[in-house]
Amino acid sequence: MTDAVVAVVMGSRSDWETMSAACEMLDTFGVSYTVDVVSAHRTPEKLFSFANGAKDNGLKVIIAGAGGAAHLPGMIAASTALPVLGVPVQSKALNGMDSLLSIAQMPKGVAVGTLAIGASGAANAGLLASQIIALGDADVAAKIDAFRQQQTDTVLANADPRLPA
Ligand SMILES: Nc1c(C(=O)O)ncn1[C@@H]1O[C@H](COP(=O)(O)O)[C@@H](O)[C@H]1O
Repeated sequence: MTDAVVAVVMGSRSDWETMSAACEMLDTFGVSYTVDVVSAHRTPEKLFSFANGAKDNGLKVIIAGAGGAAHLPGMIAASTALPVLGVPVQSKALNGMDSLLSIAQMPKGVAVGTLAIGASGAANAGLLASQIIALGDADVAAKIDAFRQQQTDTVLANADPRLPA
């Protein structure tokens, strides 16, 4: 059992450059999380023990990032009823289209919420996970409201692109 309510997992250490954007977003909203490398392909037993125990360990949302033949998010979703947010990491060979399609095209009956390819998808996974946590956490909800308001204010205050922002 940990205090963390979100797990951020990824198929390889090489995904950290992308997946750190999810952690930055969780930090922004004060959401507690764990970080780990877990691979359906390379560490299948670790994957099943992580996913099978996730709910009992106090987790509420899992963010899973992987590139290429990205089976990690789907295999986690197959092993737990917790919501799984999948982040397609941008692969070198196919620019992340392989990651995107292998995460998004789940068969009916096992759901993965798929985000955009790369760091913006990872950041939005952190944001979406925080929004899910905010359903039962007023402090996180208030921080998300403030974030959105500040984002809107910044755009409105800098609406003339000819002027310096
Ligand atoms: N897609 C998966 C899985 C999986 O889905 O189980 N395990 C590792 N990988 C991915 O392989 C890519 C290359 O990994 P390396 O850089 O370690 O060779 C990474 O983007 C990782 O997510």
